[in-house]
Amino acid sequence: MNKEVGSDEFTGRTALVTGGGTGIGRATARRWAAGGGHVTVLGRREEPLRATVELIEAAGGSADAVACDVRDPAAVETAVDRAAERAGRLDVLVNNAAGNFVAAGEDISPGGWKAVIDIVLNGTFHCTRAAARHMLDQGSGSVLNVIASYAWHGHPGTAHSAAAKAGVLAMTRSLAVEWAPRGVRLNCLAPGPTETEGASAALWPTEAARARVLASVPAGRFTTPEEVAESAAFLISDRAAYITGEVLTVDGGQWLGKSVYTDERVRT
Ligand SMILES: CCCCCCC/C=C/C(=O)SCCNC(=O)CCNC(=O)[C@H](O)C(C)(C)COP(=O)(O)OP(=O)(O)OC[C@H]1O[C@@H](n2cnc3c(N)ncnc32)[C@H](O)[C@@H]1OP(=O)(O)O
Ligand SMILES: NC(=O)C1=CN([C@@H]2O[C@H](COP(=O)(O)OP(=O)(O)OC[C@H]3O[C@@H](n4cnc5c(N)ncnc54)[C@H](OP(=O)(O)O)[C@@H]3O)[C@@H](O)[C@H]2O)C=CC1
Repeated sequence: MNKEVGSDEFTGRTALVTGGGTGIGRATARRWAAGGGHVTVLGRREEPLRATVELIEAAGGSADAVACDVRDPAAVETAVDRAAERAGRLDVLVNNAAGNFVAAGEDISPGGWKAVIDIVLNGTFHCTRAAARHMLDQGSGSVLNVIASYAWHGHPGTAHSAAAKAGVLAMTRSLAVEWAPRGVRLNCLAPGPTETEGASAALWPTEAARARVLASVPAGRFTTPEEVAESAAFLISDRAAYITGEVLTVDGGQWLGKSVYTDERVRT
């Protein structure tokens, strides 16, 4: 077992990570498994899911995979029930699956709008509803929804994704209050620009685009899936037991914006 980041804090517990075959989802699944927990990774393509499972097992962890499209509520219910039944319980759900592309508002087709809203907002609801039925029965559970800061400040070029993430944030806060008396917490994590294949292809496909994104981050660097996963691990752990309905932003100060002044002591 890889003990360098792990402890045994997730031993005996089970998590489901959507979009667990790539990027932030894969790193979060690996972090959970390094803490001793069992993880099921879910996504549409079997090959990347299998690769995540192999990485976890090679490090001595425990994982399995289920192929499923989060837009299909019946398939989601079957997949979530399978994950819960295999482990006898479901402690954590990480809603990380997403779809995105850059387009001017007037160029987003109805089908493009629907695809992103269906994956991000409706898919998150389907997974949350299916998982919560197990968690509410158990009287405990933690749901982490991966959003983006444009859920509250908006973002030209990704109106569909911003609208969907805003919906996820409102849903998180609503259900956090509804389910707090029954032991189920829900929080959001808002990463900043993170080097993943999916985001690079969808959002900064050229060197020039990448440089513009980088220039918007006061910390002066992209983050990594592993760094984001460390914050995810905190929010889903018992160390965050009194935190619900919150958003943790992990973006190197990006959404706060950069200084407009030229004095070198305050210039960013
Ligand atoms: C700049 C700094 C910002 C930092 C914050 C960033 C915050 C968020 C980041 C992310 O979310 S990164 C995650 C990125 N990962 C992915 O997007 C991976 C998964 N992506 C997909 O599955 C696809 O891209 C998808 C389009 C979202 C969905 O795939 P699906 O197979 O269901 O769709 P299609 O059948 O291919 O198309 C449906 C619909 O969408 C239209 N469309 C697809 N791509 C584009 C595009 N590039 N531009 C315009 N329109 C597009 C497509 O034409 C279809 O519409 P209709 O033709 O049917 O109307
Ligand atoms: N990278 C970044 O800069 C940022 C990312 N985020 C958020 O972080 C999360 C992870 O992003 P990132 O790792 O970069 O992106 P990836 O593209 O690597 O991950 C997206 C994952 O979602 C899965 N997925 C997409 N559509 C579906 C679907 N319909 N059903 C099931 N699974 C699906 C994909 O697998 P498959 O295609 O096999 O289904 C893939 O594993 C997302 O929620 C994203 O919005 C937020 C801010 C910044």
